[in-house]
This record gives sequence, structure tokens and C-alpha cells, in this order.
Amino acid sequence: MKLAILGSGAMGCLFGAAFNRAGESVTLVDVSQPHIDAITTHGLELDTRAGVERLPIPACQPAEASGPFDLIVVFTKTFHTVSALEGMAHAIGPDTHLLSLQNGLGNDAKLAGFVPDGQVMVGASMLPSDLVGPGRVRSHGEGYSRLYPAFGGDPAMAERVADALTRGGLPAQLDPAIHEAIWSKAIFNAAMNPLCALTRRTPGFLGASAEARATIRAVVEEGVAAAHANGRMIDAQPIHDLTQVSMTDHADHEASMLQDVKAGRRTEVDAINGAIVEAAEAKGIAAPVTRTLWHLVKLEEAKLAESADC
Ligand SMILES: NC(=O)C1=CN([C@@H]2O[C@H](COP(=O)(O)OP(=O)(O)OC[C@H]3O[C@@H](n4cnc5c(N)ncnc54)[C@H](OP(=O)(O)O)[C@@H]3O)[C@@H](O)[C@H]2O)C=CC1
Ligand SMILES: CC(C)(CO)C(=O)C(=O)O
Repeated sequence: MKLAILGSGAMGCLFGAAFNRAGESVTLVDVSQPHIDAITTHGLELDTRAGVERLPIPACQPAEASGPFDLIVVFTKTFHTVSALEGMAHAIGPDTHLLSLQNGLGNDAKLAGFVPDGQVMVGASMLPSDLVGPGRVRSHGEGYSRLYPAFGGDPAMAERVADALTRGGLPAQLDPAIHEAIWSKAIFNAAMNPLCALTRRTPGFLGASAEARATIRAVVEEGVAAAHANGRMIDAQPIHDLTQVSMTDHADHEASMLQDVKAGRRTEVDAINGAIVEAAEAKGIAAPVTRTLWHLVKLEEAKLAESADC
């Protein structure tokens, strides 16, 4: 399979490395020239629990990517998805499949603007990953990934992708209830990520606080009510369990939203808390705790933007 990772940061490099280990032809596509130069000169340095690897994977800017690709895996932040795909339009052929394992709701609709519906795949990944410097990625947690065609149809390509990832060391499985899995993950992120970002602390700190635990429970309950109102019949308990695992087993992991505010970057809170609140309110349901966390993170982003201007 000839594939490109579009947005080869923390997650893109982790997944690109798995496809490379599985023997697939991978190109890492990104807009950061120092990152591309480091990978081209020294190889991709990947630090996992299995040790440190240095993988010689081609890396380039979008305009230099030579398609058409069988598969483009989109791993930009959600607010860059559409512009990133526009920058890869020359490398999308009639048979190109697109896959998003990004956080948040609404990734399927963004991808659907670029290929026929039957070639859009979506999913969710529980793997953690950090970009620690140009050409250097660290991922020290366990986690599964799930994927499936977003709008139904033949799952053959999704099967090939899950098989390659699993052979490359990242367990992945097909999940016909993929939209429920995506909702569950978004609710988990809506509960955990803003609190990590606002307190500048990891899940272990939240677990030690009764106030944080109560807030997390409230966001999960609101999110599940929103999902039900939108026809996604998910259970609250597995999400509560996942938040518990995060506070104990992943106590020191820096949630991606925490990494973003620490680096002074925009967060994905609109696609996570914002999307859940909008989906709830469209069905006449209030989600006040989720909304408040959304607004607090937006305030934090405004504060960071103001200090960057000074
Ligand atoms: N990190 C994690 O632990 C997890 C992240 N996720 C999700 O995965 C997705 C990716 O996250 P993550 O890997 O952390 O993000 P990163 O910021 O590490 O990587 C995104 C990369 O995309 C690049 N990019 C931006 N615009 C373009 C473009 N037009 N064309 C090509 N590349 C572009 C960015 O460059 P630049 O920085 O210069 O903008 C950056 O290198 C997000 O949706 C996130 O929520 C899901 C599970 C876990
Ligand atoms: C790594 C994980 C699953 C948990 O925090 C995540 O989704 C994130 O950091 O955004």
C-alpha cells in the first residue's frame, strides 16, 4: 500500500512508523521544515516502551508529495484538516481512501468533501504520543485503535489498514459501531483534557481531587445524554471506567490539550467540548459543565494569544 501521513507530528509519526514496520510504503507529510529536515537527515527517532528506534522514512512538504496515494491518514489537528487536504489535492486519485483517527466529532464530514463517501474511514485511538523535538517522538503508553468506513460500504480497505497497523505493533481493530466509539472517546476527552489544560496538571493530579472527579463525572453524564439524543446509544460506565484508568494507569501522561496550552498553541476544544455542546443543544438538551469547560479553555487560548502578541 502506498500511503501518506498528512500531519506527521506526535501521532502521525507513531502511526507512520507502524506502517513502515509492517512493510508498507509510507511518506511523512508535514509543514514543519525543521521536522522534515531532521527526519530526512537522521531518520525518525521513536522512543517507545520497546526502546528507541531510528527509522529511515521519507518526509516532505505537502506540495512535494508524489501521489496518487492508496491511503492518506490525516493526523493534523482538527482545525487544520480541510486546509491540509486542500494542500494534498494533487495527490488524491480516484481510488484514494482517507482515514481520520483524530479526536473530536465531525471528522467524517470534513473528509467527505475530498473523496467519495465509500472511501472515507474514521476511528479513534487511545494511544498517547508526544512530539519532543524535530524528528523525535515519544509514546510510552498502551492503547488500542478502532476504525471503520464512516458511511458504510466495503470494509476491505479498513481491514488492510487494521492488519498493517497491528503487524507494525499498534493493535487496531474494525468496529462497525465506530460512531459510538468516536462519541465515547470525545466525551472522555471533553472530561479529561480541559481540566488537564486549565490546571497544567496530568490525570494523576485530577484523580487526587474530589472536585475534579465530580466535574469529570458531570461531563461524562452530559455527553452521554447528548449522544443518546443524537441516536448514539452508548453506555456511561465504560467512559467513567476509562477516566478512572487515565487517572491511575496514565497518571503522568500529558493530555494533548495540556501539551497545546503549554506550547502556547490553539487547542481542539471546539471539536471536542464545543461539538458535544452544540449536538446537545441542537436536541434541546443543556450541557452546562461541558460548556463552561469549553469557554474556560477558549479564555485560556485568548490569554495565551495576548501574551504571544506582547
Ligand atoms: N497526541 C496524542 O496523544 C493524541 C492525539 N490525538 C489526536 O490526533 C491528532 C493529531 O494530534 P498530534 O499528533 O498530537 O498533533 P501534532 O500537533 O503533534 O501534529 C500535527 C502536525 O500537523 C502539522 N500540520 C499542520 N498543518 C498542516 C498541513 N496543512 N499539512 C500538513 N501538516 C500540517 C503540524 O505542523 P505545525 O505544528 O507546524 O502546525 C504538526 O506537525 C489530533 O486530532 C489529536 O487530538 C488522538 C489521540 C492521542
Ligand atoms: C492520549 C489520550 C488518549 C488521552 O489523554 C488523548 O486522546 C489525548 O491526549 O488527547
